Amino acid sequence: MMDANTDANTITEAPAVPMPVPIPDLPATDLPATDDGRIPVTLLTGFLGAGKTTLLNHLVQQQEFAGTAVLINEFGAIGIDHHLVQHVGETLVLLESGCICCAVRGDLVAALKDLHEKLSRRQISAVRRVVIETTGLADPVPVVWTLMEERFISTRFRCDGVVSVVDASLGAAQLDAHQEARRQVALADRIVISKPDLADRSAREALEARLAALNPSAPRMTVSHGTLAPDWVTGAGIYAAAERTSRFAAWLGTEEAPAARHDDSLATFTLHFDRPVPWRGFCVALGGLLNDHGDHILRLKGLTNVAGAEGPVVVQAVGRVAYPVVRLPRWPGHTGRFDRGRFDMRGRLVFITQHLSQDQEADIRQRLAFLPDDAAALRAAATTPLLPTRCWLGARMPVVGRGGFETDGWRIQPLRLGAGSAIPA
Ligand SMILES: Nc1nc2c(ncn2[C@@H]2O[C@H](COP(=O)(O)OP(=O)(O)OP(=O)(O)O)[C@@H](O)[C@H]2O)c(=O)[nH]1
Repeated sequence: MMDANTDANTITEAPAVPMPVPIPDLPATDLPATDDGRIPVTLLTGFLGAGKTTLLNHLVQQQEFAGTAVLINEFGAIGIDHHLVQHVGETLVLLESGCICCAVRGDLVAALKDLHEKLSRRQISAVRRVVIETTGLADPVPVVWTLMEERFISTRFRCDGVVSVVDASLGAAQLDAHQEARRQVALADRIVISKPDLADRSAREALEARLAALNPSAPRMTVSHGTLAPDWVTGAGIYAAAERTSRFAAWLGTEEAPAARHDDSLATFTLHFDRPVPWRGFCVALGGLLNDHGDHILRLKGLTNVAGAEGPVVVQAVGRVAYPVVRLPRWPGHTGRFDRGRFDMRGRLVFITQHLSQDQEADIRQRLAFLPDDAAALRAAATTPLLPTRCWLGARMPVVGRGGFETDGWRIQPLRLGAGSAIPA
């Protein structure tokens, strides 16, 4: 049985100070980023789970994105996405705990000022571009407004465009249900349609029509697993200085910086697991939860400490859809054999929910606090054919046996053959 220490968090909580990730000691240079000297900023937006981090991960590994500073904002209490970005240019700042369009907007300004200061002092090498990945619930309007209207920022950075990622299979329903999703599309300069493999042709065509109606001027590109040509997202540049305010004032219907408001029904909470979990029990419990409460779970993501595994296992789900797990070679902060224990190896699961009742949340906490062992989980899985996490069960993962020993993928159990012998349960 496992204990899940819980730590509730809602969107009304005060934002945390941004956590700068250590910046490598690289030589400073004087290369100008753009013609007018201002550094272009790409705003990467899109609804929860649309595929923003996947796209970012691909882009920052391209030569064209060398010298890119990445700012990631997450809505849950614990940032996960920044652990998934394999190779960022030189600087990565996590704007944690809150949504960039409301609570964290001041932190965004502070982070960009900090970046500029480090550049001026030549503490970091030239930054040619900034990419801001917003939370899936962010309204991009106030963020773009901040980039364009905050005096210090707008004289040093320029908004190079809003790229909005839309999920080919879930996008239409998200556009129907969430104002934020519609605003992300409506404001986009480029629309990336992700996960074409998960939608059939008619669904893709219906989504295209919907996107065209919401934003007829933005070019659209369908992309598998984020493999987009970098030049397609750069230089969207519709926000030329001359037209910026009038364009926005018209769109917003006001000259004032807009206050972003989320639906009160949205909430987030995080569960911590103090001890490693039995993988199969964890899969079956989470699959059951997605089955029962998936309508209210907008997004689920986490790092899991699996019994017997060296590094963490990344789990993700959007609604009832569980995505294939990813095994990371080591825990964030773990740099070598000898620092074991000096970094946080607790499992953490972040839920972003809508209209989830207190009883339902309590049910989630309860079921994750008491996980079945591997053997019991496999028996349960056999009687639940539509388990959303079934694909997780196929992942090569250590098996924790009773009286046997652990191995990757196989359970080796000592068997005594002969009269009276029994196969252990
Ligand atoms: N099948 C399929 N899965 C994809 C594709 N692109 C991304 N995914 C998966 O979709 C899941 C969510 O992708 P992310 O990149 O984390 O989405 P996100 O928009 O950054 O998510 P949030 O930060 O939570 O809003 C991950 O498991 C990806 O591997 C694709 O083209 N096809």
